[in-house]
Amino acid sequence: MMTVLSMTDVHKRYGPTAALAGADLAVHRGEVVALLGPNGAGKTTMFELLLGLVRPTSGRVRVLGAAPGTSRHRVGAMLQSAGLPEQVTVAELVELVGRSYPRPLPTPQVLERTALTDRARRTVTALSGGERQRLLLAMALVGAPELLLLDEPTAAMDVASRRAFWRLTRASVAEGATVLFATHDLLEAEAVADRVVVVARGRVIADAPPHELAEHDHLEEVFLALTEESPTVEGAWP
Ligand SMILES: Nc1ncnc2c1ncn2[C@@H]1O[C@H](COP(=O)(O)OP(=O)(O)OP(=O)(O)O)[C@@H](O)[C@H]1O
Repeated sequence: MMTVLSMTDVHKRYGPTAALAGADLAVHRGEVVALLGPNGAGKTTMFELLLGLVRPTSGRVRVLGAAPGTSRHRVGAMLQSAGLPEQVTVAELVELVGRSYPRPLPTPQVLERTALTDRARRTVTALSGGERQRLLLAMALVGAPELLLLDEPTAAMDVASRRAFWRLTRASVAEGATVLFATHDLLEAEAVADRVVVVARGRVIADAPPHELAEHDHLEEVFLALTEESPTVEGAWP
């Protein structure tokens, strides 16, 4: 089993705030892993560390066998904070991002896959929230990456777009990609993830296939019980 990314006892402090406080995580090739956790749990910080945008205060982070940020052409990402140039068209932007990868997919193919073909000549300002998310996905996919890091990728999407999104992401997985994504939607995590990782207070407090986590209860009950201010649940899961 090839480890695509790993975090070992990772701490990240911002002054008095511990965004991560001893996070451990390993994701293997071909897995689709959901990161769940309450607001402020540390999920976005994990993505920023994995992309090499911030450095850990302590601990070890590896991505595709190297330090984060060094294999950028093999990683595709969707970040919540992603700013987009407003006066550029959808097609231009996807083309531009593709050029920074060694073997990009043809832009028309990516637009087709993300249902953006008829929006190709629109500028970013003229897109709806869901279309903007699809554009971010197109930008994440155009480089045919081995690893997709997706921070709340379906947040602004309607039901049909969500389904299309996951069909597409699954197709990338079938071609060998690995996916780590954050979501607040427990049903989504249950439906699409091979493994659910629950983060709270900067640590991973549960890590199991969704059916194991929710064996006896509804996943929402398990999630609330785990993420409550109780340290005793630690170690309760493999
Ligand atoms: N640049 C920063 N400066 C100071 N504090 C930060 C910074 N980035 C994150 N934090 C803090 O670190 C903690 C973890 O934040 P993070 O954004 O990783 O959480 P999250 O799990 O992604 O939350 P959400 O579900 O709300 O997106 C929070 O308390 C946050 O306020």
